[in-house]
Amino acid sequence: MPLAPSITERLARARGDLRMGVPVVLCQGEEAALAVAVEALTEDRLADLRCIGRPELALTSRRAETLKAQVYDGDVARLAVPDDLGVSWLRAMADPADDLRQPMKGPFLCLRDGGAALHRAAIQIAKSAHLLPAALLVPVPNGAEAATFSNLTLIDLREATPALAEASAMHEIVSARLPMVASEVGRVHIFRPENGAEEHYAIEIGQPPRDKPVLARLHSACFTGDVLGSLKCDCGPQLRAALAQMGADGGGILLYLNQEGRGIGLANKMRAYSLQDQGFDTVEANHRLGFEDDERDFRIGASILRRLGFSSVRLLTNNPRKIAMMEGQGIAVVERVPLKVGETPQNRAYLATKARKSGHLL
Ligand SMILES: Nc1nc2c(ncn2[C@@H]2O[C@H](COP(=O)(O)OP(=O)(O)OP(=O)(O)O)[C@@H](O)[C@H]2O)c(=O)[nH]1
Ligand SMILES: [Zn+2]
Repeated sequence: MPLAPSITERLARARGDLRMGVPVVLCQGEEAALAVAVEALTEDRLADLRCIGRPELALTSRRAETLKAQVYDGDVARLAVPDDLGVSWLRAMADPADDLRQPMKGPFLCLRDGGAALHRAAIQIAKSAHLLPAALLVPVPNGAEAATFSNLTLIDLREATPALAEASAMHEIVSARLPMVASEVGRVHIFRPENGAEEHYAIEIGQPPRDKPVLARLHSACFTGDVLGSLKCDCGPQLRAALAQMGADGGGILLYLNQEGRGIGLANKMRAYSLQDQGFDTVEANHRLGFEDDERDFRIGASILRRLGFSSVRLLTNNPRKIAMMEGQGIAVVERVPLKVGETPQNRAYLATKARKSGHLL
């Protein structure tokens, strides 16, 4: 059909739909279901969905672990939704904010018949839309989806699964000169991924030659640390120290990757901060929300470096995973340059947790 959107375009649309509380249609072979993000669900929409079929709640196994719900599908749990419970119950299942005050009491009816592919895909799209990783699915009769729900975004997993797994191509949109405190010779490059997700920035300090290892930093966005001067993390001081070191060295490249909150988005990071105020550490907070400790896709940084013509780096980091990921993506890390700045009484425990649980080098 002319002008028919591609699977990548439909996935971008699906992310917007889920954020707006609009259901999307997921299908694979014989199975089809309407899926909606729990976070954006309204009572009216839930009532409409109940007229179509019996809703099932999809959660990650991380969230299920906190709720003590049985998981039969590896990384995904499927739960029946009792007829007499509505949006507030679903929200409380998805969002751990009140877990301590009002523990969610089972036993839950955890589903084991049928497959979990549609549930897994719904969670994956919700995560990429930076929503809580929880979705409500209503199975619909096989074949009904195309005709009956033609006004909704249709995602066929045969196409979507590879599209979701592959790294999106990056295009440089524009670059412009920017004199900075760190170096008067500076340039900002804006990269836009083909999949409609966030743009990322590369900040070139000086004019580093492409045929030698470049002093490089992969910095993940931290609104609270970079902009507000949060004392809970070391991101702001690390950002400024990396730029200063590149200025002093006569050149470097800093990637400012919009992977806020280690890839979960700012709203979810603030949810994690609330949990940290309840006594959970940075890793436990992510898990209680249903996320892994680190949801970043480090292929993005490697792809931008390649686009800029760099293949070998002296990497400013304390995170061994970043080194492994760069090497795995064909960027040679000839040296790790430690970046130890900005320890405060408020972030000491956070840094210790990263060292103990996430393997960061002290
Ligand atoms: N989810 C979550 N994200 C956090 C928390 N504190 C900081 N962040 C995010 O963590 C990311 C910081 O990552 P980086 O500065 O790349 O740090 P790193 O992976 O520890 O590696 P290096 O700094 O290179 O050693 C930013 O996206 C922050 O927003 C937290 O408690 N929870
Ligand atoms: Zn930070």
